[in-house]
Amino acid sequence: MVTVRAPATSANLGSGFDVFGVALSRPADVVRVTKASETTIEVSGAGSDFIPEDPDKNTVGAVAEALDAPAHIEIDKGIRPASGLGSSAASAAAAAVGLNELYDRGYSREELVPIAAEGEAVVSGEAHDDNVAPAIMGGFTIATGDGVRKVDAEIPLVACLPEIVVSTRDARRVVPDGTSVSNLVETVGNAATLTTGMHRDDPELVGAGMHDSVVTPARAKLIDGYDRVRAAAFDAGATGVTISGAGPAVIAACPEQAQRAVGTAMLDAFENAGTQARVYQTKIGRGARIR
Ligand SMILES: Nc1ncnc2c1ncn2[C@@H]1O[C@H](COP(=O)(O)OP(=O)(O)OP(=O)(O)O)[C@@H](O)[C@H]1O
Ligand SMILES: N[C@@H](CCO)C(=O)O
Repeated sequence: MVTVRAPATSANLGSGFDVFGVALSRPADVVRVTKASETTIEVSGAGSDFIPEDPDKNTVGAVAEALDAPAHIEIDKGIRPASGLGSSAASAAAAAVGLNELYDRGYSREELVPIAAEGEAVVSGEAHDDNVAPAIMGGFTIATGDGVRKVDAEIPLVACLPEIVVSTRDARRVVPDGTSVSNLVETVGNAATLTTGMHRDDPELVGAGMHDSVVTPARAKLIDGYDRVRAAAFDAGATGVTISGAGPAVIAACPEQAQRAVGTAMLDAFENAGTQARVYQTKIGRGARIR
């Protein structure tokens, strides 16, 4: 039996749609895998009533199949599904690391990323790596068709999760088909600024690089109160604010001393918009860990 803790993640970070991701120090899923003749799944914890135990519909089922590693897989959800905090990816990442160990498959962490992404294809229709890469490898990751580059950055973050459900599948439907060259120029500048900020552990640069005029405005319409929450976070000292993954969670970068104020401001702004929410004071953290 192998037990693995895999972290929540925040993908995109505004300017890095389908490419950038960070591991969060909290919350996390815990997954236990035990060898079996066929794969069975048991789910408990946050939002477990909304997560299928059928191996064809759960992200971990696709991972077990890809690794040819049948197992009884127990998932203790610390990350609510359809949150924008990489809930489905955390389970897939934990299963990939756990089954690789259980069956002694010998894959490196980087090689496990596309295997875990098979799980993401089950729920969102496409195998994007931007959540599973940081969930497996930790830190700030740049996932492209060529593989994953990683920076071990130390940036304080605040994630605010409202009690609304936005599925990744629905949020991908509102992504525009194209954009202007001026938006492209802005996006390249912001993505480069953010990456430099990660190398320098600089929340100002990271925050400035989170701005995005292409995907985020289209998705903001799916999150009641988003504009107010964003403005409130900036007023309280955030250096950058955007939608986390496909939403509805909103993620802010800030200096450590502003974290508490930013969290309170985001919570209050969601409440004023009539939506209950919870806040995670977090930071960029480690990838999946075998316990
Ligand atoms: N192990 C799992 N954990 C969580 N959700 C799962 C799992 N397996 C299947 N699902 C399904 O995946 C969907 C949630 O995935 P989705 O990608 O929409 O949310 P998310 O992972 O929180 O968000 P994001 O990828 O934007 O960070 C739900 O329909 C849920 O039932
Ligand atoms: N890059 C993905 C992350 C969510 O799974 C998206 O924004 O659709």
